[in-house]
Amino acid sequence: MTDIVWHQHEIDQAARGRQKNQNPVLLWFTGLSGSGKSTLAGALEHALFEAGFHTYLLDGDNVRHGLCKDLGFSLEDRDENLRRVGEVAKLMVDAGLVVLSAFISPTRAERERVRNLFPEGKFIEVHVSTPLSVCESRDPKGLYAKARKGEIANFTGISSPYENPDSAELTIDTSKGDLATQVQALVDYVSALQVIDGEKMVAGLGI
Ligand SMILES: Nc1ncnc2c1ncn2[C@@H]1O[C@H](COP(=O)(O)OS(=O)(=O)O)[C@@H](OP(=O)(O)O)[C@H]1O
Ligand SMILES: Nc1ncnc2c1ncn2[C@@H]1O[C@H](COP(=O)(O)OP(=O)(O)O)[C@@H](O)[C@H]1O
Repeated sequence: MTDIVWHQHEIDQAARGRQKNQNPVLLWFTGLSGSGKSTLAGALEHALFEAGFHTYLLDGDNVRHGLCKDLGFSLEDRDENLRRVGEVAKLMVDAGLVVLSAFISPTRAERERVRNLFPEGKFIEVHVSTPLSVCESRDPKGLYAKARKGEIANFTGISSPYENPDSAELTIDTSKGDLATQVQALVDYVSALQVIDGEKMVAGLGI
C-alpha cells in the first residue's frame, strides 16, 4: 500500500458543485426493514430532481444485485456491504452530486465509518425510527413472517441487532404524520445547506 500515492487533480468537489449550482452532500437513511427508508429517499430524490438538483439514490436492495451481490447478512458481510457503499457514495459526492442512500446500516460503528469519510456537514444521517411493531405489521416483502418462522437467519430486529443512532441529524418515524410533510422537512433541510464557501447556490430556488 505504501507504493500507492494519491494524485491530487485540479478539478475538485466544490468546483463540480458550483458547476451544478449545488452543495454536494450525502443523506444516509438508516432504519429497520420496512421503516420507510426507500419511500422517503425516493420521494425526496423526486422533489430535489424536479427542483433542479443533480442527484443519485443508492438503495440496499438494488446494490445487492450488482456491486454487493456476493454478500449476505452476517455482520461481517454487512460491514463489507457498507464499506463499499460508503466509498461509492464518497466518489459520487466528490462528483458533485446530492447522494441519497437507503441501507439498514444497523450498527453505530458502520455508520460512523461512513461518516468519517466526509468533512463535517457533508454526511447527513437520517434515522427512520419507525418502531419494529409497525415495520413488522407492514411486512411488505413477507420477510418478518419468514424471520419469525426461522426461515431467514440474521434478520435485523428479529435475529440480528439494530443500534439506534445516538445523534442523527434528522429523525423521522414514518408511522407518524404523512409522507408529504416528512419529505418537505427533508427538502427544507437540504435547501438550507445550499451554500459553498459562503456563496448561495442557485439549485433548489424552485423549492
Ligand atoms: N437477513 C436480513 N436482514 C435484513 N434485511 C434483509 C435480510 N435478508 C434480506 N433482506 C433485505 O435486504 C435489505 C437490506 O439490505 P441492506 O444492504 O440495506 O442491509 S445492511 O445495511 O447491509 O444491513 C432489506 O431491504 P429493506 O426492507 O428495503 O430495508 C431486506 O428487504
Ligand atoms: N411515510 C410513510 N407513511 C406510511 N407508510 C409508509 C411510509 N413510508 C413507507 N411506508 C410503507 O412502509 C412499507 C415499507 O416502505 P419502504 O420504503 O420499502 O421501507 P424500507 O426501505 O425501510 O424497507 C411500504 O409498504 C410503504 O408503503
